[in-house]
Formats: sequence, structure tokens, C-alpha cells
Amino acid sequence: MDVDHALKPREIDLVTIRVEKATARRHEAATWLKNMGANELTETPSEEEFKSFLKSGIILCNVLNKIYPGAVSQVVEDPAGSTAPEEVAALCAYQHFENLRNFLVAVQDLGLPTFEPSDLQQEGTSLGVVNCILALKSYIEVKKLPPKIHGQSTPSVQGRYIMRKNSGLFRSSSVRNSILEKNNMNVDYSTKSLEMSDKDKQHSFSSKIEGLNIKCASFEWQKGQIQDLKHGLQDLRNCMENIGRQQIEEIAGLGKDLHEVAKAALGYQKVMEENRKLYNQVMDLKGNIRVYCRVRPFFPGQSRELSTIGLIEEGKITIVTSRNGKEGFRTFNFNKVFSPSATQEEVFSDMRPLIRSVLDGYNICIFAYGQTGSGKTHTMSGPNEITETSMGVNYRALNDLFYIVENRRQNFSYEISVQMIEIYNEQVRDLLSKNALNQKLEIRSNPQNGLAVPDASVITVQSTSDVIELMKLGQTNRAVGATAMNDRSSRSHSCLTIHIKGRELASGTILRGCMHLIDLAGSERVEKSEARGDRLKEAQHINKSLSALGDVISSLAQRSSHVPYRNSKLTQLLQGSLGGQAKTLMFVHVSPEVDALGETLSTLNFAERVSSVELGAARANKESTEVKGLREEVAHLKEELAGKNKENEMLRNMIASFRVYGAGPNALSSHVTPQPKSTKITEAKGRKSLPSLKKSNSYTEDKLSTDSDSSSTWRGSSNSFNNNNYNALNDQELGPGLAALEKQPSDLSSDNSRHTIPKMVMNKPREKLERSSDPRVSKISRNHDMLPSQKFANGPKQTVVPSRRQVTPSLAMGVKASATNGKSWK
Ligand SMILES: Nc1ncnc2c1ncn2[C@@H]1O[C@H](COP(=O)(O)OP(=O)(O)OP(=O)(O)O)[C@@H](O)[C@H]1O
Repeated sequence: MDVDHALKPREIDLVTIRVEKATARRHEAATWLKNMGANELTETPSEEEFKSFLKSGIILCNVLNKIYPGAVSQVVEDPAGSTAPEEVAALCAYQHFENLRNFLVAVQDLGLPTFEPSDLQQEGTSLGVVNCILALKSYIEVKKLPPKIHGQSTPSVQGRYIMRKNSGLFRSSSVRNSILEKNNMNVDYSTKSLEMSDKDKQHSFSSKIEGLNIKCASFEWQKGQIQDLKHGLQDLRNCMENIGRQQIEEIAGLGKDLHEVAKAALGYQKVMEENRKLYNQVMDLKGNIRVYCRVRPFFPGQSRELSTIGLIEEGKITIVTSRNGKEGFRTFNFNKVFSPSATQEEVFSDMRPLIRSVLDGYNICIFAYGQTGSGKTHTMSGPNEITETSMGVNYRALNDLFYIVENRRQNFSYEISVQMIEIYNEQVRDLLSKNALNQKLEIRSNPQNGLAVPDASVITVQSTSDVIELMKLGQTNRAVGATAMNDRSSRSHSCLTIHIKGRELASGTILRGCMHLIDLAGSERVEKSEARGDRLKEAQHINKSLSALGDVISSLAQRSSHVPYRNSKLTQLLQGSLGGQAKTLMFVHVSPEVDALGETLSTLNFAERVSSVELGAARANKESTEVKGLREEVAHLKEELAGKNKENEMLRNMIASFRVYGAGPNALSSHVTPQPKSTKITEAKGRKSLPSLKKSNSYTEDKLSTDSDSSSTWRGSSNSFNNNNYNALNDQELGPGLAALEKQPSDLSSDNSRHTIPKMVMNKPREKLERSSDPRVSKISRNHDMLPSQKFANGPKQTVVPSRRQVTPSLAMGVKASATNGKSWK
């Protein structure tokens, strides 16, 4: 038997056992046949040898005839003498057929197991033949009958037995018919004989005993077979148990392997995750704008077969660009790509760390870009019906921020405030104001206190629900516009800004961060949307602002020295996030439909461009208390210095005016009161702390207010002086020269005689004035050195004279003081 080399060890064991057993039984059968006279057989024949010896059936028939002579009445011998090969082959076949058939019939009549003649063919197996021979052997052993020599047995007894068996096979054979005929004759004969004599009765009885003996022998043989089977079964059971044990061990081993593989896979995933984090960190360090791409699913009822979206991997998306039967693909790389099946939670969890950094003092900007209907609002806010699972980035971000604020309560105190604006047709509106539609707000390119739109309402919030209420108010304000202007909800850029000011309780360090969450209006092709009237105007504004965004991105990508932020309100709003040290994330959205292919490709091209923009590493807006103190002190000093400069300017201008009006320098004495000799600024130079600075201010304020007759008008520092105070002063109080100064440059330009010299003076640096050939100018310049306010200020010399409008408040203050004091400053 061929052993399959691919078999496993336990299977090989089993097969080996079977082969060994079969071989042993074959050898046993061969040995017995040899003992029964088949001398041509070896005792240990191979399977093939065994079959070839028995194939003709001669050996089998002869052995059976030795046991029961005449059991096979006619044994067809070898076709000796035939020469023609075809004749030999035919005789062999006949011999094989006849002998085997006769043998099998006889064996079956004995109640012994038979086999198929084909078992002795080349492709057959000798197992059945061996079983049959060994059964015959057992049968004889049980019967303990010595094998009889041919011709010595009693054919009638055997014949009767054979007849009684009367099997179907036997009945169907022509050879058997002839045997039957013979035996019937025997039966008839014996019956007649029984009727005739007691001898026959005895004979009949002995034949019954014989029959019983045969049955007994058969029973014994079967018992032996059952024993054999039991042993075989036991062997099999042991073998199965072994196999079972081996399998359990193997399964345990496989489990271990699987565990290892799972661990390795997890490790691989971790490494991949780590790689992505590192990649993002590198991007952070380089300050690249992060770009996440999200694909909208098909709408219900749309066919999913025609999609432009090919393969989506971790950070790659392949678009099928096949057109007119030509197959094409384009792959785009981004920081992350979300497939249509990505949930809101999955999308948010990836950007969570970015959002959290706003609490550490970073400026964050997240904006959603994409074609109309591609899912921007879905990502930023969610669908119309907002549930816990469907809520968008805005709500999740706020939830997260308030959650962390709560967790950090022991170490930090945070103030969170919110602004919500929209840019509609290039006008900025405050969505949290009742008067949203009528407002036109300005955007500052250098935000003060982080407010790019300082005039928009800033509302302090304590919880997410506060913000949700505000967002609802904002939406209502947009909705007001929608009824008035026909569904403009997606026709404007909306921006929710969250301002965060945190103070570290232990160190007093201040952190300021702000987060813009921007849902841009959808880009669309005007001709495709067939927009008319207001819609056309809106579309043009949107496209203009998005194209301005494209220009800004191009300039940034090319590192141009000039970036055209001022070309649209949108780019002005985004300036701090695109050009500053902010962390910026763009969500680019695409639709999967084939008819959106053009927009999808242009959107992704733009997005790839955006991802190449390096902003420089983001910086946290952190201020330690010391820095904060120093910064405030510097600011105060600057203010004070500016005040003093304004005074200088005022006096200089006064001199100029007096000269214009023909009054000599002495005339000043009736208007200008010298400031009390003060060392306040000198002190301030060496000051370290804010309180002393304040003291200095208050001293000046106090002095001014006690010197003043109308203290209510003048009370307060120069810093707090505003246009209203200034406007409250009338010409009488200011004097003719100052009243002239109050006029706008345009007013002055119409009065040549009065403004010629002041204008010259104002626009020239001091050195130039000193070198001037104009005697009036040089006089002013010399006088300028003697101004008491400059001595008082003891600050750095001014080389550029500030403009007239800048000096007016301090000028007014100085004049008021001089007018009431009445002393000369000379
Ligand atoms: N990821 C998504 N899963 C399920 N539905 C989505 C998804 N993205 C978008 N949609 C649905 O697609 C439709 C259009 O989405 P959405 O309004 O967010 O697009 P938009 O880009 O904001 O459009 P517009 O620019 O016109 O405002 C909505 O009905 C939205 O619910």
C-alpha cells in the first residue's frame, strides 16, 4: 500500500498499523495455504505475489477440495499446450472465472465470508481474500477435522449441506445447477433410503449432528472474528485516543501560535499607529496643514455600482477616472481617508488630540471644504436630527473640552467664550446678535486678544448646553436670512469660534487658545447649478472667496513673499490659521457619484495642494506670570511714553500754531502750564512691578485732577481718554490754535495759511528739522528740545513726529492743565 508522504504523523501511525496487520494476516494465509499443499507459494509473499498466485483460483479450489473433496467438482487447470497468445489469455480468463466462481459458491455454502473475483485483479486488494482463507483455516481448526485426501470424503453429506444452504448466488449459477442436479439425486436417494431403513435414520441423525457441528464451527469462527474485531476496535480506540490527545496538543499549539500571530498583528497595528502618530508629529513640527478626506455614502435609492471611488486605504484614496470607455485611476495621499461607512465617532476620535490642544494654548482651525452636498455640514454639525451617535465635530469637540476642563479643575481655571459669525456675500455678520442681518463687521488681520472679529458678540459659556443654545440662536439667525433670501444656509461660510483662557493655578501661567470650526459654503459650477439672480450672486461670491482661498494656498505652498489674504473676507478670517502658528486641519469632502467626478478631482487636487503647505511649528500662547507682568509693564510704559510724546507733539504744534498766528513763544505762557517736575517716568524705568507703575499713573492723574477746575472732564489717565472726552472740549476751552488742530487734515488742507508749517513739521524727523533751512522750522526744532514735557518724560528722543490725529487726546489734556494752572513752563 502506498503511504501518502503528505500524511501527518498520527495518520501515518494508523496506516502503518493497518498495513502491518494486513501483511501479517496475508503471511498467515499464505503459510496455511502452503501447508495445505500449495507449494508454489512463499510464506511471506508481497501483496502482488499473493494475488498473482491465487488469481487462477486453482490453489484455492485445490485446497478446498482437500478439505471437502468434490466441493469444486471441476478445477480448470492451466492451459498447457496452447501456443497462440490470444488463446492463452482467453483460457486464463475462463479459468479465473470458472475456478473462482466455483470456489466462492462452495465457500459461501459453508457460511464463510467470500470476496469479489476482482479483488485478485491488479487494482484489487487481497484483504477480502485473506479473510476468506483465514476463515476457512479457522473453520477447519474449530472442526478439528484433518484435511481429507481427495477421494476419501463422503460427497453425499457435503452435497446435502451445500444444497441446504441454497443461496441466491448458488441458484443463479449454471455450474451450481449441475451440482444441484447431482445433489438432488443424492437427496432423492437418501430420502428413499431413510424410508427404507434405520440405518438411514442413523445416517440422517449423524448428518444433522454434522450440520450442527458446522454451525458450531461457524459460530466459533464468528466468535473468533468478533474477538478479532474487538481487538481491532480496541486498537482503533487507542489509536483514536492517541489522535485525540495529539489533536488537543496540536490545537493548544495552534492556539498558542494564533495568540502569537494575534499579538504580532496587534503589535503591527500599534507600530502602524505609532508610525502614523510620528508622521503626524513630523507634520506638526513642519507645521503642515493636516488634510483628512471623507467620502459621502450614496443616498438611499442610488445605485452603488457607478462610483468614482476606487480603493480607500489608511491615507490613500484612488479615484476611478474612466471616461468614454478608457480606464484610468488617480491616487491622492492625505493624513487620513474616511470611507463612506466611517462613523461620526471614528471621524472625531482621530482629531480628538488636536482639539484638546486648544486647552494647552494652541490655536486650532478646522474647516470643511467640498462640493455642495458632499457632507461638510454633516461632518461639522451632523444631520438635521442630532442624536448622540450622529452629532458632528462641533458638538463632540465642545463636549470634550468641557469634560477636560472639569477634569483639570484642580489645576487650571478656564474661561470659555464663543463667537459665531457667517460670511455671506462678502459681508461678515454676527450670528449671535439680534441685529445680525444689518451688521457688517470687520475682520482684523492682527487680532486683539485673539479676536479676529472683535465687534462680534463674545458670549461666555459654562457648558456644552450653553453652546448648543447659542448655536441654535445662530442657526435661527441664519434661518431668518434663509426666508428672506431663499435657502442660503449653505450659501454662506459659517464660523464657530471658541475662545479659551486658562490659568494654571500653581504658577499663574496664562494660556490662551482659540478654535475656529468653519463650515465653508459648497463650491459649485455656476453653469451647472443654473443659478440666477440672488443665487447667482451668492455663487459668484462663494466661488470668488474659495478661489481667493486657492490663491492663498498656492502662495503659501510656493512660499511667496506676498500672500493675498486681503482678497476675501474668508482668507482674512483664516489668515491667523493659515499663516500663523495655528494647528490647522482641513476636512475635504467628496461625493461618490460619477457625475461629480470633475468636482471630485478638482477638490482633491486642491486638497493635496493644501496638505503641502507648511505653516511652521504651532506655538502655544503661554504666558508665565513674570512674562505677563513684564509684558504689562512694557505696555504701560509704552502707553505712558506715547502720552508724553503726544504732549510733546501738542506743544510743538502749539508753538507752530502760535507762530502761524503771529504770537511769540511767550504767548504760550498763558496757555501752557509746565508739568510738575516729576521723577515718575525716571522711576518707572527702574520699576519691576506693576503696582508702582500704577502708582505713578495715579500720581499724574491725581495731580492733573487737583490742578483742574473741571475735574470731571479730565479725570482719568491719558489711556482712558477717548474721542468722546475729546469731542466734549469746545474751541473756547482749547483755544484757537487747538481748535484748528482738532480739524481733520482734509479740513486743514483747505486753509493753506494755517497749516503749512505744522504739516511740514509733522512729516519730518527731528534731525531733518534741525538741518532745515527754514528759520521757522529750526526755531521749532530748537524749542522742541526745551519742551518741559520731554524733560518730564525723560524717555527716548523721538525721531518721527506722530500724526496729528494721534496726539489730540493728550494734547487736549495738556492744554487743559495749562489753562487752569496759568503758570509759565519756561
Ligand atoms: N457621512 C455621511 N453619512 C450619511 N449621510 C451623509 C453623510 N455625509 C452627508 N450626508 C448626507 O448628505 C446630504 C448632504 O450633506 P451636507 O448637507 O452635509 O452637505 P454639504 O457639503 O454641507 O452641502 P452644502 O455645501 O450645500 O451645505 C445630507 O442629507 C447629509 O445628511
